[in-house]
Order: sequence, then structure tokens, then C-alpha cells
Amino acid sequence: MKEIVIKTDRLSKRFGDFIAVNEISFEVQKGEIFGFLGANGAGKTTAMRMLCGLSIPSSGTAEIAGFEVYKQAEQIKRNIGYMSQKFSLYEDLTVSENISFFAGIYGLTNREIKEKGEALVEQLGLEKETKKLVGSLPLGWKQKLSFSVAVLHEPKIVFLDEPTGGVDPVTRRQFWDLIYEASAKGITIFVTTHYMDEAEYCDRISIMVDGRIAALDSPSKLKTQFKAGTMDEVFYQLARGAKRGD
Ligand SMILES: Nc1ncnc2c1ncn2[C@@H]1O[C@H](COP(=O)(O)OP(=O)(O)OP(=O)(O)O)[C@@H](O)[C@H]1O
Repeated sequence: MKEIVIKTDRLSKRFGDFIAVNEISFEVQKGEIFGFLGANGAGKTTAMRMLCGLSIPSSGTAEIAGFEVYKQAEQIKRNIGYMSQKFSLYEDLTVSENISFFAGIYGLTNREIKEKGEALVEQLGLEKETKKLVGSLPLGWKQKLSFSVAVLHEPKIVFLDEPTGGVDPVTRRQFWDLIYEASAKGITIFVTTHYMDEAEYCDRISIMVDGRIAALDSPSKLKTQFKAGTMDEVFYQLARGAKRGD
């Protein structure tokens, strides 16, 4: 039987009179790579913050890794990983120090930190860089390291908020290899992105427009549904009617 790890029902967030997230309902399965798309201001970050237990919803329900967002935010935080372009690693700590620091926060023992940290460094081919400051690494390396750190404690779900912003397509593809590996281990990936090539890599995609989910399906089914050749066209058809955004 399929295990549902994210389930929302009419989840909403208001700021005063403004409805940033408007009754979104969806489910995500264990190990699924779920793309969360939408134009600027559509409500993705606001929704993701509620799912991570960082912001209390105004109404509706959400269950994350079996815990509900109103009363069990702390349990949710312990069972997820999080990475964003804005909040990442400490630039003034070395690669090793960052791994130890974040692994400690995620509750790993010293022995686990050593074992898993070494495996991570080897997987990323960073053996010669462990004593270098993270600030001195190229952006693509930082992002791969940041992702690997976010899944070091093998969370049920990892939330990625525009994880590959600003890097070239080849590095993005390498980053996605890490995502596939995590998904194969049963970690659910919830990812926001503005890159439509990345949307194609997801198992399913939801597209938000003005706070609502306007479409949700696999990339191939969405293309059929919208009679579009590419995800870019699907996205454009939906987003061009948006009232919010730049
Ligand atoms: N704390 C807040 N108070 C008032 N309005 C807010 C607050 N946070 C977000 N908003 C508004 O809610 C809407 C959704 O914002 P949100 O950041 O969730 O969008 P987004 O889809 O993540 O956009 P982007 O891709 O630009 O990050 C925007 O119009 C934003 O101005």
C-alpha cells in the first residue's frame, strides 16, 4: 500500500485581509519527487513554511510525516530536512565543521556524525576540501553539500526551496542525481523551482496561481491536459492569468 507522508486539506494562510495560500489540498507519497511550482508571489514559500511547522495555518489541516501542523510542529521539524538558497551552510566554517554542526542539530550521535560525514565527503568527492571554508567553494558545490547535509539524518521528507538558483544546467543535473539517490532511499522530496527543466524531473508537479493549486499531475499528463509540448508552455498557460507577481 502506498504511504502518504504529506496530506493537506483546504490549508490556508491569511495575512490580514490578504489570502496568501487559499485552500490547498493535496497528498504526496513516500519517496515521491514532488515539484511545487508557481510564479513569484503565488504562495509557495508561505505554503512550504506551514508544511515545515514554521508558520501556523489560518485554517485547514496538514499532516506531515504523520504529525499534524497545529499541535506537533516540533515532531515535524525532527522528521524533515530543509534547504533553501537563502538559508544554507555557514560560509565561515569549514566543510567538516558545517557537517558536524548541522548533523549535531539534527540529533546525530558523534559516531554517526563521523561515519555519515565521511561517507558524504566521499560521495561528493570533497576529500581534499574538508578543511576549506565553505565560503571558498563554488556555488554548485555549496548547494550539493547543503543538500547532503539536509538529508544526513535520513529524514522522511526534505523540503527544498529553489535549491539550484543561479547554477548552470550541468551542475543542476548533478544536483538532481543526489535528489534521485535520496528518493530511491525512500526520502520524499518536496521542491520549489523556477526551472522548467527541473519540473520535468519530478514525479508529479503542482502549479500554484494566486494562492490556489491550478494544476497537479505528472509532467507528461499535464502536457497532454494542456495540449502543450513542454512544461514551459503548461506553466505559461496557467501563470499568464495570474494577478500577483512581477
Ligand atoms: N508575512 C507576510 N505578510 C503579508 N504578506 C505576506 C507575508 N508573507 C508573504 N506575503 C505575501 O503573500 C504572497 C505569497 O508570497 P510567497 O513568498 O509565499 O510567494 P512565492 O510563491 O514563494 O513567491 P517567490 O517565488 O517570489 O518566492 C505574496 O503576495 C507576499 O507578498
